[in-house]
Amino acid sequence: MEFVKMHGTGNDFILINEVEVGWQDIGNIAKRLCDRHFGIGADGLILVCKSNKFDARMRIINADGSEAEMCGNGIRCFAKYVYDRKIVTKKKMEIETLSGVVRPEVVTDDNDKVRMVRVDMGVPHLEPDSVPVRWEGRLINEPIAFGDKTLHISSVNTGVPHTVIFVSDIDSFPIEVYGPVIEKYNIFPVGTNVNFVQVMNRKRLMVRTWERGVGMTMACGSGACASAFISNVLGYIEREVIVSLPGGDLFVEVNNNIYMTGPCVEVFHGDISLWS
Ligand SMILES: N[C@H](CCC[C@H](N)C(=O)O)C(=O)O
Repeated sequence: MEFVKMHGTGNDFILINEVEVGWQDIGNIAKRLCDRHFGIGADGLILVCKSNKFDARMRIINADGSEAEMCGNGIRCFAKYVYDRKIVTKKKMEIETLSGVVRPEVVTDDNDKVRMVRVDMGVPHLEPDSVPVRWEGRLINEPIAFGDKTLHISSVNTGVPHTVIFVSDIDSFPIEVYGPVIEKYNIFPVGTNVNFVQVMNRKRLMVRTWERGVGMTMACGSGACASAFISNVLGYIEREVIVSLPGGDLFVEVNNNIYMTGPCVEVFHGDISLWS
């Protein structure tokens, strides 16, 4: 049974066509496959599934075995996988996810292979499902004390729940200290991804993300969109911005919908028929 290893700006995934597998305990299998010492190693497992209503369905399981609603870098890899294999022949696709229908548009090279994907990420929910009523659903630059440090946090859902925190020097900020604390903070009953953002100028952000169910990643696509959206709401940036991540750059357009454009790379493939 074939698997394919792909990445979008360094956020890496194992992709498997679900038609071929009948796995019951997908969370445990994802943990084993994503383990960087005893498995293939990845930030997540993506299952390519049939859809009754749309072109295909994507499931994303984090490295800790938790299933997420959507994945920005993952849907670019998914779009490349299904287009290059002619599972979907349209360049503008409709992909079913747990967060709803997501619309990637593939950009191909001279050999009709996908190199870039522009994703319509939909309308961000400023009243994120994951923030309890007492915050009236809206969290923008709310000062919250975490130990001896007060951080101003904003919360938004761009397919999955995100928290955005602006810092003055992203390279020196202790992300590994505050990331895991905020990920599971009690006002986020389903947890949250945590984005630390430095505004470089009105057209460029630097973002580092501590991802829910994964930890530090080289990039988070939905996090880049959340960071750009909150930055625009607060007037820090224009509507079009380059989001620089450790794994590469993404181009984000903040209109009524959010659009994210970025690369996707197929690294290698293999056979996991030995897996039970
Ligand atoms: N870990 C995330 C899912 C993957 C999102 C990220 N990899 C992206 O590119 O959007 C969560 O549990 O919400």
